[in-house]
Amino acid sequence: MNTPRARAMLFMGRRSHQSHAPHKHSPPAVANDLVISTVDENSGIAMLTMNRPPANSLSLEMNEALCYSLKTVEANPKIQSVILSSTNPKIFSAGLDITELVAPDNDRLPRFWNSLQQVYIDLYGSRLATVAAIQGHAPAAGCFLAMSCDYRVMSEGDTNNDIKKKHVPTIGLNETQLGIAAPPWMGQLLVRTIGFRQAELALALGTLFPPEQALSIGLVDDIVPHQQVESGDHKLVDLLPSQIKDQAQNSLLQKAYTQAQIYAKIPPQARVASKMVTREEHIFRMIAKRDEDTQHFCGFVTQKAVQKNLTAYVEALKNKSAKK
Ligand SMILES: CCCCCCCCCCCC/C=C/CC(=O)SCCNC(=O)CCNC(=O)[C@H](O)C(C)(C)COP(=O)(O)OP(=O)(O)OC[C@H]1O[C@@H](n2cnc3c(N)ncnc32)[C@H](O)[C@@H]1OP(=O)(O)O
Repeated sequence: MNTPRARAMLFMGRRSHQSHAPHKHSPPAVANDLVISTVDENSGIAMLTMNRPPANSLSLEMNEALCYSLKTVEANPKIQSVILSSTNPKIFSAGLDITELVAPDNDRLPRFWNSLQQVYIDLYGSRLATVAAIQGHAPAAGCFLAMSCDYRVMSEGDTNNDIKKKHVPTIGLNETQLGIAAPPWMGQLLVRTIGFRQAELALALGTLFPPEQALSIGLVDDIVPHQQVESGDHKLVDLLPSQIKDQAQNSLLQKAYTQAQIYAKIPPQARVASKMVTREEHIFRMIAKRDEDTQHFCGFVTQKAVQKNLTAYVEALKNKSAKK
């Protein structure tokens, strides 16, 4: 598997591990709704906007839509950078769709986990420069999505004095707070992003970091104030569908776009080769343990005690939302 050809295929955007491929070349039926794809060949920049209300949680279909949309953009040789964003101004992604885990179907559960593994392989190993524009909360697998990108910009949130309007997003791998552990490849991604000691602390405590703290430990690369700008000063805005055009005129997407431009100007071969230096070993290590990882996940989730906890957790989420 870890041959020069396999490595090249991985980073040239072709799947090198076909047996787990969740989809072939036809689009998942709802891909266009779940992930809105905007492509600007003139600038070489595309945007993938997650659009799965209410929380952009990652279901099997959402994972497949993310992989499909990314692969489609990657196949366009004129595109060098992609921005990953959300239609929800308060939630980047709430992580795994917990309902996938409750009373799961025996056939669907391993496919669901494989689809998440594939998101990691495709996004972390993308030939494109990837910029996460994190406007809202990014807990657990939401943080994982952001960490799989090359660069993370986060909104400071709305620090309005009016408590009702106040919204400060957080990011982190908070799994232990839910009584579970992040899978090793996800935990290792945190180690690689913020360093051993900070990750050891954050993983054990399940810390969710507000923007300034996330910046100070290197979990995000930049933070921007929550504010509208007069108008989008980039062509991508003109191409965006109406439901996300307003969001494109905020300072977060402006910053993400500027960073995407910086990446797009680097000679692609050199940029991709340097990305391989830091990422390929991690990806191949995960692929080698992929089946074991799936078995562990399915075995864990289907335990009676875990099912009981999961059911209670989903109920609590729904009750919280109903009380608003
Ligand atoms: C005790 C749990 C045990 C779990 C065992 C699992 C075993 C697996 C083992 C290995 C797997 C390890 C990997 C895990 C990675 C993960 O990603 S786990 C998922 C963790 N994510 C969360 O727990 C996030 C939960 N959500 C929130 O904290 C909040 O929703 C938010 C901070 C993201 C946003 O808050 P707010 O703006 O106040 O919105 P809400 O009113 O809370 O939610 C709105 C709406 O969205 C639904 N929702 C939220 N999150 C999820 C989700 N992860 N999955 C599915 N649905 C979600 C929520 O129910 C509301 O829906 P309704 O309005 O009721 O329809």
